Amino acid sequence: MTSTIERPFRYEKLQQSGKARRGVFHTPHGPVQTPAFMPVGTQGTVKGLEIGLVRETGAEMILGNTYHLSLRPGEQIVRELGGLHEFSGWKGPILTDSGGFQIFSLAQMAKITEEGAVFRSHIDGSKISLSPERSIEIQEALGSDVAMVLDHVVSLPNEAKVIREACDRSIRWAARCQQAATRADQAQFAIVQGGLDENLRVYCAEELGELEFPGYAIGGLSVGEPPPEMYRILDATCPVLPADRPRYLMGVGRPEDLLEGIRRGVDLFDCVMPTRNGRNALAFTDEGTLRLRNAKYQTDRRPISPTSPERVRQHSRGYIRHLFMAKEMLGPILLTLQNLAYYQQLMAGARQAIEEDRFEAFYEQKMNGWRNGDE
Ligand SMILES: Cc1cccc2c(=O)nc(N)[nH]c12
Repeated sequence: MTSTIERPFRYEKLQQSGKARRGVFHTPHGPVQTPAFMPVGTQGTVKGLEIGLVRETGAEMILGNTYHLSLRPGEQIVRELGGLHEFSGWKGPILTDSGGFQIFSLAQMAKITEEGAVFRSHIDGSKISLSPERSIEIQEALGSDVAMVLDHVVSLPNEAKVIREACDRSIRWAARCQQAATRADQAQFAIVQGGLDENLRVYCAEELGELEFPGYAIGGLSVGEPPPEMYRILDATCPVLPADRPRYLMGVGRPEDLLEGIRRGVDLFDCVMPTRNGRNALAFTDEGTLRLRNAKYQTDRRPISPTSPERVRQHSRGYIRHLFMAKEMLGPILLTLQNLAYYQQLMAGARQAIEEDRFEAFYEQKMNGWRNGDE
């Protein structure tokens, strides 16, 4: 058995139920039980929650972001403050995205060349350039455990030629990221692109597989395509990815998308949905979503759900509705807690169902609850 020093990153598959995998992803900051959901902590904080509360929801790994943290406060300041773990207080594994998605979604007037991307900061309009090498330099200064390679994300739908060129560039950039690595305690995950073209996705996954990354992400989805299209791409891509490496579906998704992803062999997920919707008065439960500003909850004395975390379950729906109507800070905090805990409970249930080889039954039970629940 090789020590964790020689192989600080290792994915161990424990059980399978159909294509659903139960595993453990070992990192220098501890193991991650998979399938796992990673809360998004873009600017070094999961919005609205003190970091101990994030841990209390059951999360084992969180996200940070290269684009945001390099613009503010700057990766050298984060490094001088001890790196992202000490900076944020999160002691477990941290994954940082490379900035590839933010160039496409946030930056202004981005120009992409083979060298990298040049764009204007969305904060102060200053000119920024981000190359594969620069992205890795930032992520190594941040000190995350997993660094995503810089990829060229294009909007969908798009011309086949544009998608193909961005996919080929992403493969070349992934190799450049690998060459730029200097830290043995940071793993890089490659990102499969290729739009909604199954053949291009398979080609991209095979090319990146040749480069032997410690983990593989499926990117370029959850960018507006219909869910069945995303599932079709997963059906084509997952089987081609190395079976002994973690598979991470970026930016996904709703609770049903997580189960559909797990059914197809995905191990890791991240999404702003539970936190962003929590701040906007939407609660995820086994009976579907509750929009707490709805007048029907005004005198509803029930908790959000019987399985809500105690800090949330102690309050009525009517009280939480009041908090949102009064624009009190506690409203977004309570529903962020509710939604992150719900996503973690869903992952824990999925892990147990895979262990007991009954994932399909678990999937059907959850889908029925969400379909038939009282909104
Ligand atoms: C955060 C995110 C969501 C969704 C897709 C992507 C992607 O394709 N590439 C990167 N680097 N990040 C993504």
